[in-house]
Amino acid sequence: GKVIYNGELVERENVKVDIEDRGYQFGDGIYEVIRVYNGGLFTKNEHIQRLYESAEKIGLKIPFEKEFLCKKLEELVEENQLQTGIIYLQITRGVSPRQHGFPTPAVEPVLVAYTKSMERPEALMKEGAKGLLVEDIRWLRCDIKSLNLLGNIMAKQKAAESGCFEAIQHREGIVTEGSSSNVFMIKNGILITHPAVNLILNGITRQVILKICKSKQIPVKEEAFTVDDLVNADEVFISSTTSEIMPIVQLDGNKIGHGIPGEWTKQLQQYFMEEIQKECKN
Ligand SMILES: Cc1ncc(COP(=O)(O)O)c(CN[C@@H]2CONC2=O)c1O
Repeated sequence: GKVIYNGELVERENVKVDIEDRGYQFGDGIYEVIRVYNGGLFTKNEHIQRLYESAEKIGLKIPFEKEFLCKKLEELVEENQLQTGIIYLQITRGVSPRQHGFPTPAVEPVLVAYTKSMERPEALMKEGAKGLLVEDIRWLRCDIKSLNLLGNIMAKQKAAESGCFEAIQHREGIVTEGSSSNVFMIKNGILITHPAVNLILNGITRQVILKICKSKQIPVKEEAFTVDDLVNADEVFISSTTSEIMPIVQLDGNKIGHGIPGEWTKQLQQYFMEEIQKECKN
């Protein structure tokens, strides 16, 4: 299949990353994962907007207009005939002799994007997944979707080693987010999730869920909550581009609620599906 390399569609085997690419040496770059349903890019504008915000936050100037990038991503999906899956997209600060400080003058950022088939996690969304509580050891700019994912992958690895789907991270007793997802709990009919500040990534799926709650008049509180609140919640779920709305029915081996996906979670999954169908028609 084709990939986007610096704005052009090229054969995957013709793309090579330089050994002094700053993304490779420092994780000096940003990324996005965009879902494709029925060949359509779901919430593409929101993802592209966040990409430019991440770039701005690290002082990286993306050498493409948003519209150009959007067109190229649609071309890539078309060319690879992707129906259901994801686009992985990253931009690094570019290639330059290794030094911590940014190259002066600036070098050309390196853009790579490629598609990958990925079915929806329907069975697991129906059954519910397991979570493991893991201390959040990451830095304090988790709002930037950067390639600096060591803290995230170590948390995910801990969860995997305990047979769990996601690591639910917490910082001084406060639940922040998953290793690659946002965390929601429901208690007495109110949906609660961590406010979009520097300690979490403001997930696009999270934003779609909050928009759905607003339109369906589901009470929401964007408030920090504790690990204790979480283990005593009626329902818990995580959200991300790849996991959609994924119920968490067990935490550290203990049931959440009745140990099965809750009614509110199932209702939100239904509404989310309607959003997908609205935006990505067959
Ligand atoms: C740390 C973190 N928090 C929250 C999210 C959820 O954000 P979205 O709703 O915008 O996806 C992600 C998604 N990470 C991407 C999505 O799937 N795989 C990833 O690495 C993430 O990496």
